[in-house]
Amino acid sequence: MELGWLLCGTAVLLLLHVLMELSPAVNFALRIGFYCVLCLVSSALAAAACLLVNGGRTVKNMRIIKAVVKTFKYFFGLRFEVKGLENFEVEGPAIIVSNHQSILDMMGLMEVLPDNCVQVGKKELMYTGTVGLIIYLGGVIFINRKSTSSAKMVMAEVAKTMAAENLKVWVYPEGTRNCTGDLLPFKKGAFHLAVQAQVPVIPVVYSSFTTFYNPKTNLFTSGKIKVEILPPIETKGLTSDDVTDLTDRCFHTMRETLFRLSGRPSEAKDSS
Ligand SMILES: CCCCCCCCCCCCCCCCC(=O)SCCNC(=O)CCNC(=O)[C@H](O)C(C)(C)COP(=O)(O)OP(=O)(O)OC[C@H]1O[C@@H](n2cnc3c(N)ncnc32)[C@H](O)[C@@H]1OP(=O)(O)O
Ligand SMILES: CCCCCCCC/C=C\CCCCCCCC(=O)OC[C@@H](O)COP(=O)(O)O
Repeated sequence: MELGWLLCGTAVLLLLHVLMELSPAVNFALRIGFYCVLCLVSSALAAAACLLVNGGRTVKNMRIIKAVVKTFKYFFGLRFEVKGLENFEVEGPAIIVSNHQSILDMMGLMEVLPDNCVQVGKKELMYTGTVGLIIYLGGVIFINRKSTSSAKMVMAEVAKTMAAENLKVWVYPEGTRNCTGDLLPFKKGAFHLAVQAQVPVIPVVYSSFTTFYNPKTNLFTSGKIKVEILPPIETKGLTSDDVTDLTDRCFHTMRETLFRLSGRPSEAKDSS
């Protein structure tokens, strides 16, 4: 009986292996499927640990989530080369902005996440089962992207509590995933938040995933991701009138860095 199960299991694994070798679509679906299952299962286990250790929703849970997610890269043959971690060592709160390419970004996020840092996420993430639960427990700030006024209200509230709770807030200013090797125009919420709270903006740039990950061509192999944490941009004394300039400055700095890290010739001056 046990031998039967063993043979059956081996046959299924062999079949999957052959299918993955033959078809990029099967390879992609299985690897992404495995990533989702890994996230769902790890989230359930991590949620139990968070509740036992910290009792509920708190940024302290991010330490547990980070420890778990940092192991994921080994399953997918991903390597991170990180530079500039010292730039996170600012006194007090800050806004961290980074490029957002894929659901795989959570691995890169957790690779460098500083203490006391929460992310801004779309409210739909709350409804992703155990992943939603762990994101809630980690203290993620949920916004409704379909309602600018309610998103602005949430951001204004965050600006007030950041100093009191010594929080860093991680925002993806593109507002959505974009895996083209370039940046989408930045939304201004993160920069309004930085100016309202008078805290620095720290840009973080991840090199393009396009050499090892492309959902359009079903590409998902192992690969190296370069991460650079850039020097903080000060906002002391800036007012809401300066937000557009601040957004543009940050966008151009990050775009040039993205191209440099991805080995792509800089076009930042020609098209914006
Ligand atoms: C253990 C295992 C675990 C496994 C799982 C791992 C889990 C790990 C946990 C980590 C979770 C991470 C979660 C990541 C989530 C990622 C996302 O969800 S990304 C998508 C959501 N995020 C964002 O959208 C953020 C970026 N967007 C913005 O900042 C936007 O500006 C906005 C606040 C959402 C508003 O957007 P929109 O309505 O499109 O408006 P804009 O074009 O930006 O602005 C319109 C107008 O309003 C002005 N304005 C904007 N914000 C403000 C403000 N705060 N105060 C005042 N005015 C504001 C802006 O200037 C524009 O006016 P203008 O005249 O054109 O200038
Ligand atoms: C009972 C419900 C079950 C639902 C099952 C859902 C399965 C989801 C499982 C695993 C997914 C792991 C995701 C990790 C967190 C990813 C956060 C993220 O990257 O969100 C995307 C968001 O930034 C931008 O969204 P869009 O590009 O605008 O779209």
